[in-house]
Amino acid sequence: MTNPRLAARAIDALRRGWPIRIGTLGLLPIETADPVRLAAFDPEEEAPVLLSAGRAETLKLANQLEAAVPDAPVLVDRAPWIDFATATALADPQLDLATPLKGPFRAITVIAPADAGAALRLARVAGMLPAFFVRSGGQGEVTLSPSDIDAHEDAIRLSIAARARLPVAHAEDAEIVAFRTPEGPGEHVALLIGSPNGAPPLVRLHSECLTGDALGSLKCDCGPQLDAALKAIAASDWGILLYLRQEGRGIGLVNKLRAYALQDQGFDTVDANTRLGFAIDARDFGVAARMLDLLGQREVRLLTNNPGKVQGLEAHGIRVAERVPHFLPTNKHNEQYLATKRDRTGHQL
Ligand SMILES: Nc1nc2c(ncn2[C@@H]2O[C@H](COP(=O)(O)OP(=O)(O)OP(=O)(O)O)[C@@H](O)[C@H]2O)c(=O)[nH]1
Ligand SMILES: [Zn+2]
Repeated sequence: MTNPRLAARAIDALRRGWPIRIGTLGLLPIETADPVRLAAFDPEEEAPVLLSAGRAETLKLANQLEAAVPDAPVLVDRAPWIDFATATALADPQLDLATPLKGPFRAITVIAPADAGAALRLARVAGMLPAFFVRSGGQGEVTLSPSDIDAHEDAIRLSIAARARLPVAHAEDAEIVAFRTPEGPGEHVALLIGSPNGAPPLVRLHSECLTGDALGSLKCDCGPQLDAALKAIAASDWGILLYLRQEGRGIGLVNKLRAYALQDQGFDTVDANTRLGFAIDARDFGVAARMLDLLGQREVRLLTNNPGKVQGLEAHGIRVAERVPHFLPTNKHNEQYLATKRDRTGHQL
């Protein structure tokens, strides 16, 4: 029996810096714990450090083990000089320039790799750095299994929570619909513009970008894209803008800002995500498909340059009758970002 509630409780524990237990592994999250909690969790000072493959690669640890599997979790032996501060530096690549890591660090065989991989997945879902102290048989606030985490991720129990008229600058007759899921705190929103006319609506999937949407960031194209999408939908007969709470391509605001800090050091948007231990794009477009479904729309014209969004919707049963390009002029701050999307993530720009 799997229980998605356990994953929800484990995410809460991780964000509070409490240890959890997955299968046979006790796990203390490095980002939110502190030296006192580490001493309570691991009085013998023996617990090794669990890292993502992306992070281990930067630390030149990924190839130390024979038959290293790409994306497999990596365990770092607990040498005597690995105190809490060193473990934090191991976990967080932002500190690499300020605190060059001395080492030597040694990768050891991962105990219970399936449980270890599940721990890294859960940290990512919690919007945290994927890094833990690990003890075999350790205690935790919550005990769960990898399949509880999968069940939590699979359950898109989305429902419409509220709807109201919302006049906006580009369309005075718009209607807003809010959606909720018990699985996540993010409340997704749809803005419906114009009246259904039997043809597929012009649809834009907009992923939340606090910096671009609210603060006018020039590092990306989100703000102008949002505005232009609303304008284009208002100019078409009818359409829908989905505002998805998938900040930072699904890694969360704090991790996106960590990626920005790495970009300040010269890494591009793809490498920054990978170095932090995240997927290049962690979004699940099944949520968007389910929202369209609840709005009674199974076929759309999609405003996007990203073929991944087309595939993401189609994989979840929404037909994309047409892809409508959505390109905005660049500025000197986002030129490189957009070039990276074109060259490395298959965007059709
Ligand atoms: N992780 C990360 N997320 C970023 C970065 N820059 C922007 N984002 C996020 O990327 C998302 C915006 O992507 P979209 O506008 O949907 O762009 P897209 O997937 O390239 O597709 P289209 O614009 O539809 O062509 C938002 O959630 C932003 O917060 C970055 O450097 N790193
Ligand atoms: Zn943005």
